[in-house]
Amino acid sequence: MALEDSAAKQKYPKIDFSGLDIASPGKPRWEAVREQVMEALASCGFFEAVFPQVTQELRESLFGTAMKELFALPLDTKLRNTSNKPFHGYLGQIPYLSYESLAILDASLPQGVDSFTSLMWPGGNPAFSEMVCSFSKQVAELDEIVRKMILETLGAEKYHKTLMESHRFLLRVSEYPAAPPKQQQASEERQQLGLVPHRDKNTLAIVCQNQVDGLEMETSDGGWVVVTPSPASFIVIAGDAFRAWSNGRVYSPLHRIMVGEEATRYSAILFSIPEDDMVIRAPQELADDHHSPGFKFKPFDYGSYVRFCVTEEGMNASCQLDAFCGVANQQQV
Ligand SMILES: O=C(O)CCC(=O)C(=O)O
Ligand SMILES: [Fe+2]
Repeated sequence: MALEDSAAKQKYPKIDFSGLDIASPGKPRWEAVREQVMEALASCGFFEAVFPQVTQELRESLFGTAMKELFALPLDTKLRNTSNKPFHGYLGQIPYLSYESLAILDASLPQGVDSFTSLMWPGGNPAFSEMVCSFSKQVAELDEIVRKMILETLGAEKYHKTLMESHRFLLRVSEYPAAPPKQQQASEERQQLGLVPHRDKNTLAIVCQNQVDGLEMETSDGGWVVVTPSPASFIVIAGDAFRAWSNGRVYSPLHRIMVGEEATRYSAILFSIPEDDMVIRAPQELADDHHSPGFKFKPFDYGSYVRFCVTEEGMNASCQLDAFCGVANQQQV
């Protein structure tokens, strides 16, 4: 099959979700896909999801019109996208990064998108709001399918609804301008860093791009693999909150963005983010019988973890989650 052939060449899992929705549990295909999802998130923490349920038309209007219009706004306007929480507002103007990004909280709810839109366009921009909201809602369905599949596999599906209720969706839209041409250099040197290597702190991230590659994932031997999603695909990445909640059954991979000199890259990433006061604690069902005390991480509230990540100690940690709450670590939380 074509999907399997290209997956073999890609060196990372590619999973076909076509035709599946959140009402599909129990169908034979749901179970087959669920097995692949668990295997992918356990082994490398990410996979390519073929999800044509989000139409090509919607993707084209997002990347072809809306994002260009948004990033063309004056810097002063974009800087209105602020928040008292880390990673919830404008990011950019960092000298060594070819990167600018805006955050839309509650992007799958009309009032969430509207409050962002009215900051950017005080006169209103209903076309932008409708498009972003409908895109986020459709991608949120993939997020829910993946989370439900993982919980089912872990025998922890009774927590699914409560977990969904204690998360919010944030859509981060990012522009990575093409690197200035440097013809004399080898191709790797013609790339510029778009985003430094990091692990996502939240539960899941679902990345959609404008067919300009640049997302790279760390491989088991410490190298990088460039992900090259098809036009109907998304990249699903697990974050630290999911790693901790699943008692390490799900892995949260290191990734970065490299920018080439051919074209500007745009991405839209839907993050599922625990509420700040949510206590991330793996359920008893996931205790590890073979090792005492059975849990790899001490329980913590999500907001404290994110605040730790932006301290000097957090920024210097090779693995922030282990440093903050790994049971082998003596730090008090
Ligand atoms: O732009 C992307 O493709 C992903 C960026 C990313 O990793 C992030 O914003 O956390
Ligand atoms: Fe990320």
